[in-house]
Amino acid sequence: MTTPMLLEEAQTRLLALVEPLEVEHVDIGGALGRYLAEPLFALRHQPAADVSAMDGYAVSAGDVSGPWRIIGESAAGHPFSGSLEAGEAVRISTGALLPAGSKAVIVQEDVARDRDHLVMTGEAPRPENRHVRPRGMDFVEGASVLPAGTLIGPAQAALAISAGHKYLPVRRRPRLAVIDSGDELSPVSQPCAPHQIPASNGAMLAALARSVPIDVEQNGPIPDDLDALMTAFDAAADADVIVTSGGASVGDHDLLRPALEAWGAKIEFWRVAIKPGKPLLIASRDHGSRKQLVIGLPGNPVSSLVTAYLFMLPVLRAFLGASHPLPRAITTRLAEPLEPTGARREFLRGVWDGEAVRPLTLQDSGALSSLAASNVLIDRPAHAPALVAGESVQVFLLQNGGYA
Ligand SMILES: Nc1nc2c(c(=O)[nH]1)N[C@H]1C(S)=C(S)[C@@H](COP(=O)(O)OP(=O)(O)OC[C@H]3O[C@@H](n4cnc5c(N)ncnc54)[C@H](O)[C@@H]3O)O[C@H]1N2
Ligand code: MOO
Repeated sequence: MTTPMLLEEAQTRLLALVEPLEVEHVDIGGALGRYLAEPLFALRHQPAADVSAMDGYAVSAGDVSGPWRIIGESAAGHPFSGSLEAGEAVRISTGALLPAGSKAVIVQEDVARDRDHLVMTGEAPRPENRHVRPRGMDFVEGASVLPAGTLIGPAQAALAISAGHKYLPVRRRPRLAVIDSGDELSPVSQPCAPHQIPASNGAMLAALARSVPIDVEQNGPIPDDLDALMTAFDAAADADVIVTSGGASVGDHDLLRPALEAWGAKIEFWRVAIKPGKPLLIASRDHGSRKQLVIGLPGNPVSSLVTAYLFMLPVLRAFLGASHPLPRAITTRLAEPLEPTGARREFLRGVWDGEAVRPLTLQDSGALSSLAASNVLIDRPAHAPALVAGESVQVFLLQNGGYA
């Protein structure tokens, strides 16, 4: 039997098998959660002209101490059409165009107005307090505003709209098939006998996958039977990624590997030196001009979730063209001590309160209660010494698919 692979090597080898999916142009709302397939260039200046950053009075360039005569108004969306001479001011609102001849705005708190007469009551504005947003302050036409591979979230969507875009180039949504298998599994809709357990992994994995924009089909539970598994693979033949749960280990009824081989898939690698999650299996199959990937997750529920987090989500992000598909850890400190680790890198369930992380007591890879109570995975290297409270550890945030 081969030695389990290090996590980094397994992730690198898996991601090297991914070819980003075809590019499509979709409206900006439909691009949310996907990644830009090409760099985005501004189609306009922002702001398109000098505008006021405050409510107050626009005054002429060389005359920032007053007094002034108010000759009109520039409101947001309704610019003043004339130009300013020395001694003249225009009432101006935040976001309104600066009139011709003006280079500064006096905030209204610093002046006193009597009909069309205006006098300074505060300090004359220093140059840095002119309260003007110059043309092109945010970006200029033709500038690259977002690089390829950027995740489109609320701010990126707003920037794209501001830059004059209606559609964005993104990769099509990956098609994911989730298959869980095992004779002991009872379907969610049916009563569960004592020799059975409810098939919870399929729903859990589909839910985790939905933190990325994908189309997901769930099939199972499938019995421990070669033909039944191959029929399930056939039903998923058009998926970009097939994720299975269970049957990945060494037991007599662990049929994933033979079923994949019989189906014509190539086993890329098997077993990774992580706890939980050791029996992870990766396979590929040529499907037309594309490579279809199979990620065989271990059946233990926590092992399934941890390996889906470390392998399935990065693969989905890579299919979508993410520049950084792997999850990123943050550093925090321990609220309680930790035991030394063994030969496998460990991912412990913990609760992080923003200041410190508390490892949960029950760390069995079948324990959904502590998985559901956790919000982070504490990353412990292999052969690491015991740690005392207060020492630094790396944690991966679990909510919303984590931070990638
Ligand atoms: N002799 C050895 N035995 C085991 C090894 C090993 O190296 N040598 N590895 C262990 C490790 S580590 C894991 S993890 C498990 C994973 O094995 P499988 O992927 O073959 O998973 P199953 O045996 O099918 O199931 C394990 C466990 O999880 C429950 N399960 C499975 N599917 C679901 C589901 N859809 N929903 C909820 N729960 C599920 C299943 O009932 C079992 O209790 O192997 C160890 N054994
Ligand atoms: O390493 Mo297995 O994945 O115990 O749970």
